[in-house]
Amino acid sequence: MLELRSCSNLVNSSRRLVPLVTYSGLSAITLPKSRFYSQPSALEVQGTSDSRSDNILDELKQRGLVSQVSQPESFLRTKLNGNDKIKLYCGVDPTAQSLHLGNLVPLMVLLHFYVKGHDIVTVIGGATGKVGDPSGRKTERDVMENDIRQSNVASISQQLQRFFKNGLEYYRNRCALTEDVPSGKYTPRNNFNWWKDIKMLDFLADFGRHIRVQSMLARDSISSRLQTKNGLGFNEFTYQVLQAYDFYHLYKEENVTIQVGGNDQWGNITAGIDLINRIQPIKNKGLPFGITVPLLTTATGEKFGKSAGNAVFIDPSINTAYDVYQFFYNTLDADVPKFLKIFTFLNSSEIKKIVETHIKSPSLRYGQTLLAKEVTDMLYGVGSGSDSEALSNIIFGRYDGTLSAAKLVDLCKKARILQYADREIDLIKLICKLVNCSVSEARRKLSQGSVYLHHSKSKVNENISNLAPFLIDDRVLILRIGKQKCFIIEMR
Ligand SMILES: Nc1ncnc2c1ncn2[C@@H]1O[C@H](COP(=O)(O)OP(=O)(O)OP(=O)(O)O)[C@@H](O)[C@H]1O
Ligand SMILES: N[C@@H](Cc1ccc(O)cc1)C(=O)O
Repeated sequence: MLELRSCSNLVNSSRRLVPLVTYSGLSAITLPKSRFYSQPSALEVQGTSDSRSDNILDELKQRGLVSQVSQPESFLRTKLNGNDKIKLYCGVDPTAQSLHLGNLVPLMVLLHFYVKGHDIVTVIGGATGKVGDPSGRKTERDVMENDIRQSNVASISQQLQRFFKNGLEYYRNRCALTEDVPSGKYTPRNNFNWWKDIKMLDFLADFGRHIRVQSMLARDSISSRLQTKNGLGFNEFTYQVLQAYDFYHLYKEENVTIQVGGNDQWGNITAGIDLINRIQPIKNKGLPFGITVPLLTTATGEKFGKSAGNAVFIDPSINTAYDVYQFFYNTLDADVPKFLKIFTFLNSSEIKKIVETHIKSPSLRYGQTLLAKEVTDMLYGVGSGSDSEALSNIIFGRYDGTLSAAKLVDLCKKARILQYADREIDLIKLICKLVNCSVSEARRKLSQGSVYLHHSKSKVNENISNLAPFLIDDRVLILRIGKQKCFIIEMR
């Protein structure tokens, strides 16, 4: 069954089971009742460069993907304007089974560099995940069992790989006609691999004096927690040292010169820059830089992520392409231009045209449809966007009858919503089975006129023992109960 307003997926995040997708209440962008449209300003839609060879930093800024850049920015610009390949990294801690849409914001920055030929590194925090980043948190994290963390490391590593593979394919598909630039190299790393060999005494002797306690205490993540009753543990206090050393290590060993992260990572990123700058012998590699992205927040201003329990996870075993399509399809009108810039590779004139068409008739959801299709293609592979659109059209009653039963079965299987029933079943028994209700309840639904069959939405008021005339290609039945429920059933 596809309960249009309910939430079904759960994930184990730090040993808590939290709901993943509630189409009705997941965030500000999914509440149809409070939808409104504010016309985007000219600035909002100008943005993204058409030529793609323009300064990448400006393009990222125009897309709303830059919050802070470490100084001196003019040096960073010179570096980016040169012909040399640049190597950048972004880290993720394995605090859940899956990446979520908030994590994708800094990863989109990496993807922009990657498709333009720069090298990128991702760090999964096999070591840092044991300690717990206090950034942006009001309270200490729950302890995570080793085996859960290791399993999270494995699944997030796969998701990262998939993100860059699908992202590159999506970019090439979208831009193949206009340019043919080879991508950079993608290197996945796990910081446990260098931390496991570091001895505490050696670390303190070699690096201790380069890490200044005043600066550590001044960082927001620490100072804000010191003002709370419980303060924070030494583990959380030292977290910034671990991330600082990661940057130093990658700078020294792999020539990584830019770290990217969400704005809550500013303190940790600058801790790394400070450490590298204090260690003289490697300065010949050029200055290290940091770029942060704005945090994607809900309408109430909460960071969209695991800690707030409102994350939309992108692991296909948790959310299907159709789930993610549906999430973006429910974007608030006012967020459409913003999300098109952040989460797609559409250029400024394409976005401008989409928005202009959209505002003529917002209720048609033209902007949301394109946004949902693009993002789904990027995350789940080219083609999954149109497949999800086709399925959404069926479920929301816009099906024109052109899809074969075989294609319908395939789409519904991928979306994990296909139901099965015996061909001999009568309608009342089928309703009881699908909505888990009594015979009298099923009869009531029929007599109230809330049951519809077939894509032509034929209303039925009484039991039907032979459902064959309503089947598509003598195989698939579409059954609706009221406005909220739609079932697609393969009759066997
Ligand atoms: N809502 C968001 N908007 C932009 N960036 C985000 C968002 N959520 C996370 N990030 C960024 O993604 C990267 C990885 O974050 P992390 O793995 O800690 O996820 P998280 O959701 O922030 O986790 P937690 O809530 O447990 O702190 C960091 O750079 C972080 O700043
Ligand atoms: N501290 C980052 C994850 C991270 C881990 C290691 C790094 O080297 C960089 C970033 C976060 O919690 O979001």
